[in-house]
Amino acid sequence: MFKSVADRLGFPHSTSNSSLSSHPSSGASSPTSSSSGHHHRTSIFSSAPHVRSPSRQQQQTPLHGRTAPSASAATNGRATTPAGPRRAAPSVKPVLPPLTFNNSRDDSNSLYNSVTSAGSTTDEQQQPSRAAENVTVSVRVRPFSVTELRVAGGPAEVWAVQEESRITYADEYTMAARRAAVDYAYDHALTGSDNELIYSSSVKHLVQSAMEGYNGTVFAYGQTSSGKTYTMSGAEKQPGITPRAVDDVFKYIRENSEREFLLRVSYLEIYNESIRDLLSPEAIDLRIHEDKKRGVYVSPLKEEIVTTPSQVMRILQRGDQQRHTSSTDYNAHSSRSHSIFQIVIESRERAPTAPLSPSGRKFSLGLGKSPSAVRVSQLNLIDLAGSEKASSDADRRKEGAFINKSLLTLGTVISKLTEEKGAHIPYRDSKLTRILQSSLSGNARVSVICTISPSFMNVEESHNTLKFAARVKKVVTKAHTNQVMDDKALLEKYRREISELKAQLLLTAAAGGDSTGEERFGDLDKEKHAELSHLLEKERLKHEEEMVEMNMVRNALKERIEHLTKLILTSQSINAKGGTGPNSQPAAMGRYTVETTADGTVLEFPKEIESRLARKDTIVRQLQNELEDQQSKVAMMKNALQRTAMGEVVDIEKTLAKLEMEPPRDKFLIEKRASIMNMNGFVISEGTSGEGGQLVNRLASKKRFGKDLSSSPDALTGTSEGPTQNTAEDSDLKDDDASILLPEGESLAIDDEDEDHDLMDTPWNRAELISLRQAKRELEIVVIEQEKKLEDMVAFEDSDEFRNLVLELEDQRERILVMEEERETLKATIADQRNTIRRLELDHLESGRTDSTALGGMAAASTSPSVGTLATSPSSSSFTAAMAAAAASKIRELEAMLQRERRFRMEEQTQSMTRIASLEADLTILQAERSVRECS
Ligand SMILES: Nc1ncnc2c1ncn2[C@@H]1O[C@H](COP(=O)(O)OP(=O)(O)OP(=O)(O)O)[C@@H](O)[C@H]1O
Repeated sequence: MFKSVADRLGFPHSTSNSSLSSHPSSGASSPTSSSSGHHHRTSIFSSAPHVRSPSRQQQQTPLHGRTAPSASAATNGRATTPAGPRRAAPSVKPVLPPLTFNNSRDDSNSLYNSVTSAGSTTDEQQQPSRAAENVTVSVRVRPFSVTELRVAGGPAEVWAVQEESRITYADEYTMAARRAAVDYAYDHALTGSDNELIYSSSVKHLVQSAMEGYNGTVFAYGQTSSGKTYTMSGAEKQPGITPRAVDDVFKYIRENSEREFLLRVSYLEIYNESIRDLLSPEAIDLRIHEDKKRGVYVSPLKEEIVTTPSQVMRILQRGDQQRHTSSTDYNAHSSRSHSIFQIVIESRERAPTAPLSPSGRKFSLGLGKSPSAVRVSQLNLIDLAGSEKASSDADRRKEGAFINKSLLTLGTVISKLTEEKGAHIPYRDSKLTRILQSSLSGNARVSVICTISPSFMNVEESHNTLKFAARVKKVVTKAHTNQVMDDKALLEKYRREISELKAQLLLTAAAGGDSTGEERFGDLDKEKHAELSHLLEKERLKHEEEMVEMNMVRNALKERIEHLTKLILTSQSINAKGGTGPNSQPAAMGRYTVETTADGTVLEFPKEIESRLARKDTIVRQLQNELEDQQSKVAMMKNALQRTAMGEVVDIEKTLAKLEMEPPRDKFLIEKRASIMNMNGFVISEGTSGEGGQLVNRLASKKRFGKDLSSSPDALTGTSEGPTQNTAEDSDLKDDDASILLPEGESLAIDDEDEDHDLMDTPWNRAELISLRQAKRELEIVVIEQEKKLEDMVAFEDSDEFRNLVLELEDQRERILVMEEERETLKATIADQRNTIRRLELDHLESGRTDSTALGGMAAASTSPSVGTLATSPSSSSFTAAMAAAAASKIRELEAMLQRERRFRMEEQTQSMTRIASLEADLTILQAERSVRECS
């Protein structure tokens, strides 16, 4: 029955209504080529017994490449293949030798080619195949790099692109370098940075035919730094071939409503001759296998089923992050490995509308129209590592040796493929050629983009690349669609499973409708009836339980059907998902991975993946809860601290106690809190329990450094502009207040960026750590300033200025001593004078009494006893009065002198005391600083 399948399939590339413009196929099938039958001789399938001439549809396929009818075109069956290198003779193209393909056709190289699960075969001969065609070769000359522009003698162009298909030396260069002219012709030759141009000219047609069931391989080849990765991956504003191909794949599905698709992607690299799965980096040194059905394949290789372009792009990014790249002498981001991104496309004609189930729902039991075969094709997008000269770095040199060796093998394989029949093709000499074996040996359409530098510095390497490009151009392939009918095609497997599940679902629905009617017991007598009613009740309960179970099964079946259906893409499902743009949303179904085992069986991991995802979800939920928990506690504490900082009386003690009650996982939080408080100048008085346990807003750091890190609430959130100044009130704080200090190692957590990683798990922690680091930095600045001052003072101590000061101080001290002696002497003199005066007064009184007795008691008339006394004795009074006046004036004079002397001494003493006080203060400071220095 499957004989008719291929017929029914027809020739899809010609019937497609895709918007992907079917690119003119290089040398594909001009009427001349098809009729000549020459491809029998040149193609790898030349030995195959039943190779048919290209079909009518193929004959209608437009030609690919530039049409330049030539002798070679006529001979080798391709109308368009431009020649390889042509030496300075643009007008006379050398006749290409007939393209002989030596590797006789080997079924083992074709993928999924002939087996059906029903045991029927869909013979390859019955499958549509393209006419033999040459590899599409494009050469891209990139713009000058900054380094190349700077080089002396630059930037004269070496290469000139002629008619968008030929590369010659630029005239200037030919003259300057006195080189013989060269002229290479390819399918396309381009310059500039426009990736759309290279994609639409060289790759778009391959993507289209991959969607139609033909394998396609695109690779970028060229010297290091010539622009391979730029061409394949692109830049932000210039998406490369890979993203453009991905977009077109989905666009094709959207626009082709008559088929359904299943896409899976894999990404691997060959690094130092070892194969690594970039989507499962722990899997290294993957093996290459080969079997008749699958051809050459890598195993175990993870393949992810994809449903949107953005999902594919994320996978690509994930893989790119794993890829080996390094900075080399020639390229800051040099790819050190060959990478192969593969999209496997399964497609099948869509099933006819399913019949309706009894419930009115559509279902398909697979009993309707026979399912058509599934076409399976691969699209390989390959970014090769670049050939390079010796590198200065040993590791890069080793990588370079592997790269150069594998590229050399690629060159040899290509050469042998175009040599005479029967030659041994050394595919196995490198992993790269072994993996490319299926494509290069025939069953793929191949497009090679060779990239070259425009600079004279790389002229030899560029020349080698151009020669390689010319050789590749001669390789002929003949792709055919690959069809499978068994479970090797996931599409078939899933469709079959969906049908079975739907059938099961239908059965469960039917079973659910069963009734356990009482009427069955209608004829029985009453006793029996009661007994049976009881049994019936039990039965009913059992039935209800079964119904619940059944419903669960039904739900599980529905979910699985829904899930599998989502994996199968149709134009409707893609449109429903919101298009194929970069922002289109992936189906909410997580990753769905399959893996090909060594024997070629495709293994699924949905259950494992789902349970892993479920486990992850649980962990994520737990972590989220914990995080919310911690955040709310931290917020509570922060709030309390801020309120305290703003002077409010808050019962922090209770808050702390509440937090302390928490399980040990909150130890971190508590420690953190202590550290925050400490860093911000908060301390808790010793004995945190009872009344003694009041949290005091202590500005300890301020006391030491004159800064207040906590007074601003922002200090806690890391938004503080800086510390504020002390208030007078704060200065009353006592040094001897006990404090809870930073827990051991806490400072490490703030210092050590590595240790911070696990603390950085919440936005708040991050902000908090930033604020703590900021505070710490400020403290460090203060300490540095203090140390600087200390150093200055130590230097000052050793200076002459300091020594003079000390001498002056000693001088002052001596002078003070002298002055004190003088003062004492003066005091003694004054005391003597006073005594003398008192004696004189006594004498005077004595003499006055004697005179008055002698004069007969003359009455004193004066107010002053002495004067009065003197006045009453006019005979002797003149002498006595003169004596008294002299004594009095002498006394007054002495007293005035004493006053003056006292004032003068007082002033001098005050000055000296001030000076001494200042010098003593200086000295005390210096001594204190010296002792601090000695201690430290
Ligand atoms: N056509 C181009 N237009 C603009 N810039 C380009 C072009 N081709 C390459 N470049 C720039 O040149 C540099 C080297 O390119 P790229 O990394 O693609 O080289 P490569 O051939 O992949 O090198 P390697 O083999 O070392 O990986 C990059 O900075 C890239 O952006």
